[in-house]
Amino acid sequence: MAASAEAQQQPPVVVVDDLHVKYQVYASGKSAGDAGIRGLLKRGARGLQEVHALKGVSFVAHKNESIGIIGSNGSGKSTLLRAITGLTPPSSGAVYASSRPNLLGVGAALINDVSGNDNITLGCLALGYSRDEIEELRPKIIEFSELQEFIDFPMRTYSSGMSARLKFAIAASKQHDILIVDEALAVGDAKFRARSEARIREIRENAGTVFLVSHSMKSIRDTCNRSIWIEKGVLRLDGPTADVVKAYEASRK
Ligand SMILES: Nc1ncnc2c1ncn2[C@@H]1O[C@H](COP(=O)(O)OP(=O)(O)OP(=O)(O)O)[C@@H](O)[C@H]1O
Repeated sequence: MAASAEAQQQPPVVVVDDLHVKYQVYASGKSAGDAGIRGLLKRGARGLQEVHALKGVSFVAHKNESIGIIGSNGSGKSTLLRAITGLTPPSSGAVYASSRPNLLGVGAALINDVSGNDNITLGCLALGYSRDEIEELRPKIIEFSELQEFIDFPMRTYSSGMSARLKFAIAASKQHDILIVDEALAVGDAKFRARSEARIREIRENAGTVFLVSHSMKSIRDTCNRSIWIEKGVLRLDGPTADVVKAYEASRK
């Protein structure tokens, strides 16, 4: 099923063309990246096995679309997102993007032992803001995170929901052309979730394209106008969210 005619009039921003991703895994279950495992097993490793995580996925994403990626555990959703951002190389096929897709998250740049406020500086520097831009954005980020009373405390004193809110507030301060969100909305309380969904809609309205992986069909329905259902590495259905979610839910009964 094709995406809506209205969306197709917009220019394409991401083209996924017959994408295959294969992982090499040891038969023992360890990833091939675990060097030395062979030496630890006296009778020797039982050789490499291949996990064919994506099997020829193709679609075109247009400007202004917000695309939900759904499917059961291990179906290949995160692999697809990582391939779009360039973190995971295709074993064949290709991903073309009109600008660099950003994975929502500044987690790697943040430090637990410094305050929320100093982490705003670190996260914003990682996103490429100048010092002046950071000072202009700081009050908005603090307000969005709702951490006013805690902003001078070290981040290690935050609950996981609080640090997730700070990370989301920093990352969402930027207008991304292509924004990729992996389950980010599953964190935080209902009120914060509603506000982060609203911010994603805003990013989309300002000409961004959003990909959202989530197991929450409510988040997908509230945020995405189009959805792609992946099952066992194969694209099962692509179309308006209402239709795709309905078919996915029916298959799980
Ligand atoms: N780094 C890796 N090394 C080996 N196999 C991997 C790796 N990452 C994912 N896989 C395998 O690829 C397949 C797809 O995994 P992926 O994480 O993309 O699924 P998912 O749909 O995001 O799952 P979930 O909903 O559980 O998060 C699974 O069989 C998984 O075991």
